[in-house]
Amino acid sequence: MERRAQGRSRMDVGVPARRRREMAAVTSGAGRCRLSKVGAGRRPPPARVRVAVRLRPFVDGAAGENDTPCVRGLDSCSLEIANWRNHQETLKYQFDAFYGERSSQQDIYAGSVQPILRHLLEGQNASVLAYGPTGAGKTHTMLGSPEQPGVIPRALMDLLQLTREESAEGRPWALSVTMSYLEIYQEKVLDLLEPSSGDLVIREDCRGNILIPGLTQKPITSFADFERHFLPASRNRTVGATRLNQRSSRSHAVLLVKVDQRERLAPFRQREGKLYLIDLAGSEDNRRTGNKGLRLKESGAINTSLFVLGKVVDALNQGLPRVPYRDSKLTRLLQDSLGGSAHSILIANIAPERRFYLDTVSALNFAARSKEVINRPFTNESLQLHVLAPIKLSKKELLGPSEAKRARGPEEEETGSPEPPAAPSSASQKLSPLQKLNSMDPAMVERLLSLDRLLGSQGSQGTPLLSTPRRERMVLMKTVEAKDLEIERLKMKQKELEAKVLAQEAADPKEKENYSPTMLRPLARRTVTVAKPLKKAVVMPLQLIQEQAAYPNAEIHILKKKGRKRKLESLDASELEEKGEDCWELQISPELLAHGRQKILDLLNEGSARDLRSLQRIGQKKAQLIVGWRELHGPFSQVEDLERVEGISGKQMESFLKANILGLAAGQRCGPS
Ligand SMILES: Nc1ncnc2c1ncn2[C@@H]1O[C@H](COP(=O)(O)OP(=O)(O)OP(=O)(O)O)[C@@H](O)[C@H]1O
Repeated sequence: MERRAQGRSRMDVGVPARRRREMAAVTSGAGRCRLSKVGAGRRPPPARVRVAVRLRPFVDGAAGENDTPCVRGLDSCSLEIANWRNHQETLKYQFDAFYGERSSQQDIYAGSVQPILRHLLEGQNASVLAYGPTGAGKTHTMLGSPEQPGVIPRALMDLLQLTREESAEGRPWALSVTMSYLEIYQEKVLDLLEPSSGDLVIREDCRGNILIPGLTQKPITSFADFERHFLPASRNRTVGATRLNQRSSRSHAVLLVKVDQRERLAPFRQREGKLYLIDLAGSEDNRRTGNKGLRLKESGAINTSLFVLGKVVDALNQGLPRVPYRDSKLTRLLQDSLGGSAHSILIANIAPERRFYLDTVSALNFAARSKEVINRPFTNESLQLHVLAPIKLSKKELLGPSEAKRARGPEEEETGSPEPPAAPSSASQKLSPLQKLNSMDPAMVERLLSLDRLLGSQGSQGTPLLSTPRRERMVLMKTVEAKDLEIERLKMKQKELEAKVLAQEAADPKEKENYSPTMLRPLARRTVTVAKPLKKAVVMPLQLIQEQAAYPNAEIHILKKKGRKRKLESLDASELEEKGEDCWELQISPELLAHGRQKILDLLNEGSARDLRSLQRIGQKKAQLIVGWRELHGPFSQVEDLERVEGISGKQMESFLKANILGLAAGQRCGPS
């Protein structure tokens, strides 16, 4: 009894016994865990990530005749963009909020950011992410200028004011605010307040809170305090960007503001609310770089983290059981602030200029994926004919403005284009005509097509992506269906080939050595009889030996050969030079190889980054590159496609194949049935 009383902490005083038991249960086995989330043991329902889109104005002077916008707002939640495939339609999107080119910094802040700040004082987390191509206005939205301060200064001012009020004398809680500032560059977490710290690790405590041990935290009590730390750190980042060329647009800048609350009286509870304010890396870098070496690696990292971010948001909004937070540093960092009980807003920044068209479509699709999608068939709302033209039509075939005018009804002639009934201030201006897209660069068309393919492949997973017109969606679905059929056909063909191999082997076992079916081309080059020195065996001989012992009838034969290794035509020169050692001879049936390949292919196409890491020669980075590539290009059709992944060479692909194929084949063929 006495011991128990001694064991009671200061926090237990005055707490009813039942409550104490609950607290003990929560903290048992993890003494360092805080009590602030007592009662949060139940998994909170996933919160929907809210998505706002902000269209910036033309920035280099007034829009001239050749500078009509590609995109325009319809009302406070929706917008439309010229459809490059069909000049009679526009693509319409609906979001939680749409801010047109005349919207002010205050509109965005008051409409989408300010409402979530109060949750920080309730001990909840929040995040604001600015997404979009370089030059579309992310930094303007987040930082702004002294004349037009953006989300960050406004949020900081309000938050500091709120905490001062809440922690005034006589109020039940004492509040304190700290700030940290970091960037994620090439999957490295770098402290901008203490740049010499190097790559920091992200950890999760026993309650699911995400921590970065070693990250500088500066206490701030006033806005002047904040500026004192933030401004030099921002300059620090900019200097880095100049020196390293494009670095700033290739890193995610993350400002973390923590609000700590301590109850002044019993039961002396504590709360912590975290706010992430993030200026993401420019999304257009993904496919336009054409870079090599370091730049290629950077691009891969940005690709991966933005795709993972999209997937995380997607999973949260669809209520999927698995949210792939761990697949990138950015999402790992945001794990406790994106989804769960957190409040998150993604602000997709877009630009009106034609040269941004592709990036705008891409950003809108990303944003559309990031919200509950409203698939509203688009009927009777075609764009005036002169606005868009099919890419292949000659100028002669295009309708001129006068015909287009005639094609519009008399009502529209008056106003220029249909105006929504309840347009808010941000979109209340008359709708301007949209940009003609009649002479598009073939490279852009190619990229748009690949974007479509990407949408098609994602659509096949049951994720409706954007509120495209019905016809557009049907085309996408048909593409997906055709792809599925093609995959089925290939699978059947592969089975037929495998059966043929087996039949051939049964008929004439000698034939086996010479058989080299097309499906197995890369490995067949090495023939079915592969000699390897024991030390260099990359096919996990131990595993195979064990499996062989357990399943003597399995089709893997491991024979220890005495004497010097004989020369094999089919081996690499380096391997040919291996001499003077006892070696293992592995005799593997083509059927097994085919099975191994299929298993690898399945993993490549369906495995998460974590699954992929379970493969030999695949670490965190390669796993993410593979996932990113798959997202971008759709499923791998053969394992050799790995070579096409940025950062994986042909040699690495071959070594990966060698290292995994037999292990996987053996796992499948020799495992207990
Ligand atoms: N809503 C806006 N109103 C007026 N000017 C804007 C607006 N949005 C952006 N701009 C201007 O457009 C230019 C590009 O914007 P900004 O630098 O914010 O783009 P960004 O997306 O952050 O680009 P990066 O990825 O390169 O940092 C700047 O000159 C900025 O002042």
